[in-house]
Amino acid sequence: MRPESLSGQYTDLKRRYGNTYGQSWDSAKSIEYRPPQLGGILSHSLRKAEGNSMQTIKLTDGGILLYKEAFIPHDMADRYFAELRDHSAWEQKPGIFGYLQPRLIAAYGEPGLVYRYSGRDNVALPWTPTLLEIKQKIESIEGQYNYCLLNRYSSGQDSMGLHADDEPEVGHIIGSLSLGATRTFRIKHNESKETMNFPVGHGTLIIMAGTMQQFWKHEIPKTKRPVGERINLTYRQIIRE
Ligand SMILES: O=C(O)CCC(=O)C(=O)O
Ligand SMILES: [Fe+2]
Repeated sequence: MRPESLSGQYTDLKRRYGNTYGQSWDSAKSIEYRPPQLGGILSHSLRKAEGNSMQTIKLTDGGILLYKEAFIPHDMADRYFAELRDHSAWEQKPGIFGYLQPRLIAAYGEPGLVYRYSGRDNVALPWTPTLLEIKQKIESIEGQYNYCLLNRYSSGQDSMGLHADDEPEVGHIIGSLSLGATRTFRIKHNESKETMNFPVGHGTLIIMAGTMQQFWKHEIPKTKRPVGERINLTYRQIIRE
């Protein structure tokens, strides 16, 4: 539920930008909306996403965020969650300053693909049938992917710090599916610090597109709420060197 204090602002946003904003998110600051420079690919994405009843959030400076709270039906999400939890090659890896990352990861994709982030190489293991099935479902909405990074957050103390997936070898469309406990996906504009929170629950799909990685960062903050385990899959297109 949106906090009451935001409802005036929300009404104002709706009046200004119409119904592209759903009620599943809230905005901590007012939004300075400037029309993005929509190229062919983007306007195509938006039409396709709207046809699939994804919420389309047009962000400042040309970022696009597509959102659907229950993209994967509950029973299917249960199956995916159990399968990925029990059969993925989970590892805890060091981050930039040598500390272990506060979550587990696994990486799958086309043979030989390597995605380097935070100074570490993440070599893809071969696709599994489940990961390919999910990939197809996301590609039917938007994007083409050859790599999937899985993150597993075992409690509210596991998290992912504010970052952008802006490495030169990664495509600008990233499909992100959440399974398990509901957490907050928070985005923040690099300059204005404008912030939005999206609840990401069992079966929620977010697609980040447009210039989002250039002008915005995102994070999964820690929470003191007692939350269960969550698995997130980010599908990406890695350009081979
Ligand atoms: O867990 C999430 O929803 C975010 C994952 C993420 O941002 C990433 O893997 O780059
Ligand atoms: Fe990310």
